[in-house]
Amino acid sequence: MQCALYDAGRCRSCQWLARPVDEQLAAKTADLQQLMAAFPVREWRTPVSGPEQGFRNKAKMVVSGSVEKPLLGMLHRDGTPEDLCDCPLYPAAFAPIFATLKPFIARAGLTPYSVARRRGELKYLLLTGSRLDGGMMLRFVLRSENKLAQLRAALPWLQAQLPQLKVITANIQPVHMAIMEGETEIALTEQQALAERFNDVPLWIRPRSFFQTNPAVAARLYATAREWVRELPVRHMWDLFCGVGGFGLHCATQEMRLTGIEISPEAIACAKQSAARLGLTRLQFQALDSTRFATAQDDVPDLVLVNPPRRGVGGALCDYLARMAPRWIIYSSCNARTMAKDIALLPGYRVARVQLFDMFPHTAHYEVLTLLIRADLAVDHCSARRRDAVI
Ligand SMILES: C[S@@+](CC[C@H](N)C(=O)[O-])C[C@H]1O[C@@H](n2cnc3c(N)ncnc32)[C@H](O)[C@@H]1O
Ligand code: SF4
Repeated sequence: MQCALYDAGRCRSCQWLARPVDEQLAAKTADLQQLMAAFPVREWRTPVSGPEQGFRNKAKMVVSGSVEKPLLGMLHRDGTPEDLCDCPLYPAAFAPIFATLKPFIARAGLTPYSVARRRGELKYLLLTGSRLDGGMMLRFVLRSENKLAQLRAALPWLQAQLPQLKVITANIQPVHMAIMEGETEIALTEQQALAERFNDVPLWIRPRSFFQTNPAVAARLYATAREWVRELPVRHMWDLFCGVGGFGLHCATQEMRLTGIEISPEAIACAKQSAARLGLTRLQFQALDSTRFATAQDDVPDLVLVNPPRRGVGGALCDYLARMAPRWIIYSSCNARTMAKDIALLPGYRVARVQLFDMFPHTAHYEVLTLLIRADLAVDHCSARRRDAVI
């Protein structure tokens, strides 16, 4: 992929940009194989990749420069601003939004925040797009509520220019640190969740909920998890670290009991909205810590799906899973290092299947989906496979 900003040395966020994508994929596969070397893998599935460019549904723009001439992008280590509106990772639909936001910042008098001088109001612009209908969510991250009235007064102009902005909010982040978001989110539109759809599953995106940033590959990831679950006699499953419910909502059937657990109440609100839309009544979602939830249960489901943040599942939850021994575990990870550490804490399981999803092209990162089978069943499955080729 060509990126003029990379070529000019103005942005090097994509460390692997100079390598062809097939070479990137080979290097990621080799990394994953090396991390999984301690565990015999019964089946390596072909890696899944998506488009090379225009694949990101989210832009996190640092606002700098002046109110008349704002820059949207990032700050270099020495504090120099860089405008990244032409970053080729964003879909074409983002360009008119950035182009309209620049004069809007002047109209609304939203002075960009200066890190060096600790002055100004507008810190970040966070834009998320939906593939469903081109709708978008825009969040203004402000230092305080001082300019909120000005922002509200100027907003009708922006909405007239950009009717695709369905959800608009102000997030208040008073702390002088690199933290992107504060605790207070103020809705500026009636609509507060952005509608998305992956495969045939309705999903919702709210301001303070995690949502996958590469929709093409994430849709394949969820569909693959669904295929794997549907091949097994699963009547009861958990979706831990469920976010807005992508995995659980794909895997659930009318008959299956499914509990989704996630720490963010906003994400849980999205997941519940989707479940209601699908008419799935045996599905429940709760805003809780995954380890706390799991370790308080005596009853273990047939299958536990986990999709933790980069730090992994951790010792306490692995110990619980090792002790309670569900028949199957599906582990979706954006950090194969921590996943391998967690698998080492599950000696009673065999690795049945591994598949790499190239969710973060042009970087060393990738997503991986792993199916673990309890060792006693893995033996049964092996003999069954010889008999009738099941799994
Ligand atoms: C990698 S994201 C996956 C989200 C979701 N499975 C998806 O596909 O979008 C990890 C999620 O774990 C949540 N999380 C972080 N710590 C948690 C905890 N202790 N208990 C439950 N969820 C947690 C985050 O809010 C985030 O939504
Ligand atoms: S993040 Fe965008 S601008 Fe920066 S190197 Fe990657 S493609 Fe280029």
